Amino acid sequence: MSILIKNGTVVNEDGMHKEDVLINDGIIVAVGKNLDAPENCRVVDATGKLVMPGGIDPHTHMQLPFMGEVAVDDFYSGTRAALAGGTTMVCCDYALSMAITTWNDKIRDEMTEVTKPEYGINSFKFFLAYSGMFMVRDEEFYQGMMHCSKIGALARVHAENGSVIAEKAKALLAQGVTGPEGHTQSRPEELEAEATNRACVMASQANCPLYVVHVMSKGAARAISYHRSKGAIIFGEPIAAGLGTDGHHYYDKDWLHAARYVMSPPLSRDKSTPEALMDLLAAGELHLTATDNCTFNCHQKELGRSDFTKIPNGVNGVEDRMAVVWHKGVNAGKIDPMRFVQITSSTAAKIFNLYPRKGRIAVGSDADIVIWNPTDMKIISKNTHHHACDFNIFEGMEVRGFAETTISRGKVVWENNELHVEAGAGKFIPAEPFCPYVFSSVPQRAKMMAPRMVVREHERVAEITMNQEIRAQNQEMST
Ligand SMILES: NC(=O)NCCC(=O)O
Ligand SMILES: [Zn+2]
Ligand SMILES: [Zn+2]
Repeated sequence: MSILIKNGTVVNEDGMHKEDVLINDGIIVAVGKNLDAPENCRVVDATGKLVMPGGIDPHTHMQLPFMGEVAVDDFYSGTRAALAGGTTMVCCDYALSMAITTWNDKIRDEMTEVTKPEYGINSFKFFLAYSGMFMVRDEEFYQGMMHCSKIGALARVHAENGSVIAEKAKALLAQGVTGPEGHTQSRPEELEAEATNRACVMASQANCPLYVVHVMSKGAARAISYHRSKGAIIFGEPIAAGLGTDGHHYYDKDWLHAARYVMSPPLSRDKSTPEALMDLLAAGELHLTATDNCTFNCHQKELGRSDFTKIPNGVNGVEDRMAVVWHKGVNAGKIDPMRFVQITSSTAAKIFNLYPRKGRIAVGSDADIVIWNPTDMKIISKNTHHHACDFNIFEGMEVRGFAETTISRGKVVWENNELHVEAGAGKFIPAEPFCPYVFSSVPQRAKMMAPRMVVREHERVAEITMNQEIRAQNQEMST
């Protein structure tokens, strides 16, 4: 099946031009001016629209078993939602990242095993939060990153100080603060900044590239920026929730309203943070966007009615990320469409070693394309979204710009506000280790970090004496 997208503006991370795009059998076969439609080719008119690489959301949790519940967006509903929002990979096509929640020799060997081509995993995630669940100790994290560096895998980190959070949560409950406001009070922003700084220091010492997921505060972003300025290989990922809204919701009088926003790290209580995170994305101090999509329904959130530590953590985002980032970034005049492509698609493809197969409109790339309407408005709502979840944290947000048509590996899967998808059509895309975009300076850094030994006088004397004795013995043996 071939498709010709005509009259649009093709946007890549490094340029935008009025060009047509011809697709055949799931692959882009031509990009150029005034392309002719082959026989039996469907022509899609993109006049006034932008033709961009489909979004890549590198951080989602579909049907995650977590805090005694299972996230309600499964791989089917979650990827439907993604496609309706212009995201073509998480997901729809998907790659996997593996969480390391404890540490021993067996896990180290299994990490080596799953980076082989037949498993295709090239990143591992460590949690410095969720004490008693997923949290690893510093020495486990450090050893894990040493191993990541050896096998060419990217380390990812959820950076919050889990031990202090656990103590603060206990104290708040004892003082009678049981509602969702306790969630944010138990997790002050400096606990995210501290853990982010610690993670960056340890990654640098382990000579391991590090990807910090869900950067939610200015302090965490500053830590990343500081360590990058010192040459560490660090990537920072703000998410749609943190760019699109803030933590005032936790103090809402309506318990359920407040509980819907419970996620970790919490949304920032500083109202200027969403804009600041977008500014840092614009400046290149933060590098790409994701969502951490991990949805729980209202009745699941209710499980924490009398104890905020039991509210399942997580919010939506995979459907609305592209529109929220466009609205808060491009419409606000902070980023241009090319930077938009970079932070929603191409950089993720590069970091996870999928570029230019994914994340680019070019001959030979997979035909994962979003045709973007940059002029019309849309109101985000649970009534029209495609999540399995019964609320939306962006409810009522008016955005200008949205995915009008989504093409996933050459198939039109979203148009005229309708999905045309088939369960199981998503393809696993194995990700190779030792990604050049991430690992190229690691060997030289290793040389610079190699241990240096000072041979001192008495050791030289001992060495000479030993060599003389060996020579004498050899002589004796040969006579
Ligand atoms: N972020 C969150 O609250 N839930 C998903 C699990 C995680 O990534 O921490
Ligand atoms: Zn997390
Ligand atoms: Zn997550």
